[in-house]
Amino acid sequence: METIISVKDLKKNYGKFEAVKGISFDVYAGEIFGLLGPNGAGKSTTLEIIETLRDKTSGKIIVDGLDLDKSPEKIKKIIGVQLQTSGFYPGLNLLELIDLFCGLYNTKTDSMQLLEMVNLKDKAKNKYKEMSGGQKQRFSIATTLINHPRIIFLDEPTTGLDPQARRNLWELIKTIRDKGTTVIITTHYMDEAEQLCDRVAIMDEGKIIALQSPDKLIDDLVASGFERPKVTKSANLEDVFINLTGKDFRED
Ligand SMILES: Nc1ncnc2c1ncn2[C@@H]1O[C@H](COP(=O)(O)OP(=O)(O)OP(=O)(O)O)[C@@H](O)[C@H]1O
Repeated sequence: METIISVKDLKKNYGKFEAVKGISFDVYAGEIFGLLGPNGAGKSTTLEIIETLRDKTSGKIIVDGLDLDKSPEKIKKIIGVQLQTSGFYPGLNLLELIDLFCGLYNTKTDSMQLLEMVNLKDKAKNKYKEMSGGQKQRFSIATTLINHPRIIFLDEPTTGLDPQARRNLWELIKTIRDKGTTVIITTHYMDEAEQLCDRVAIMDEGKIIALQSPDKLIDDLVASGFERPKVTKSANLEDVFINLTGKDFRED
């Protein structure tokens, strides 16, 4: 297993407050790695440090063999970071926005192929503000791929989407992983982490308290004698919703 990100004893203080308290973990090349935890656990702080967007207090970080202290500019070139959807010019169409990003990254891309991957080819000439929430999210994920990165960072990519749009996005993220890009994702949805992530790190109060595959974490909990309160129904309301409105891709 090739390690593509190595974090050792990372600490981040905001004044006297210790937001990240000496965490260590490795991310493997080609996996979807989830960072989970309650609000304020230190997830965004950790990601922003790895993304070279925030200074650390101490610790060592290597990204694809590059030392963050020595080569932040080189690291920027091999990563893709998802912008919040509010960060796009609303009046430009999707092709114009992709051109703009290509200019920023000083690179070229096949815009239509990129839009096809995220199922937005039909919307190429539509303005950004004319997209639905799910379409905006898909487009913002597409923009992380413009500089052909080795690693992409997605911060709560499915927040606010309906169940079908979320499932579409999961498929998209798996496709990106299957094409060889490493994906780091934060989410508050445990079903999403279970479906999507090869491994998850659970953070709480600035520390990593568990790091494993979702399957292994669940098996360990069951082995410890944990029992869920009795399940009385073998489907839930989301199953009803998906069953009624269809599982297939549709315009979200
Ligand atoms: N610029 C800052 N100055 C001071 N404190 C900060 C700053 N940014 C974050 N913090 C604090 O650091 C802690 C960790 O914040 P962080 O945003 O990393 O958490 P998070 O796990 O991403 O939370 P969420 O799930 O809410 O996004 C919080 O207590 C937060 O208030």
